[in-house]
Amino acid sequence: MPLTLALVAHDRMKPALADWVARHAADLAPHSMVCTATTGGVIRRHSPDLAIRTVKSGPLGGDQQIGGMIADGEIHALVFFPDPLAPQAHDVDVKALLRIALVYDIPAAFSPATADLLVAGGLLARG
Ligand SMILES: O=C(CO)COP(=O)(O)O
Repeated sequence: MPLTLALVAHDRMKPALADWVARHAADLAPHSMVCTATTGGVIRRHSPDLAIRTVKSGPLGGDQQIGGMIADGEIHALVFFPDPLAPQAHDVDVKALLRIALVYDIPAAFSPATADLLVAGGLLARG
């Protein structure tokens, strides 16, 4: 069964997430992807053949929407590249998204190196 992955990145990390998606595009293609709005726009520009849908931008509630989808069992894995060096106005939402991913123990990666390991570990082959 195809998975639904949530893909999210803060602004300075968006190129790294777009690069990760492009490198794994063939493995990601059979799965569904949901992104926060701005992240989704960047990924679409880099990988126009992938079908992704978007929710609101993170600071406007998108992180909470994705958290709600995780709580509802609609998201099977989270790839979220936060910016470790920039404060975020919506830091409470970021924390809540990380927390809810832990509560539901979905596979989650918060850096390109770990996201690569999720793929190497066979996450996408499960779909
Ligand atoms: O802010 C975000 C994650 O906390 C991501 O939101 P955008 O993809 O809209 O920039």
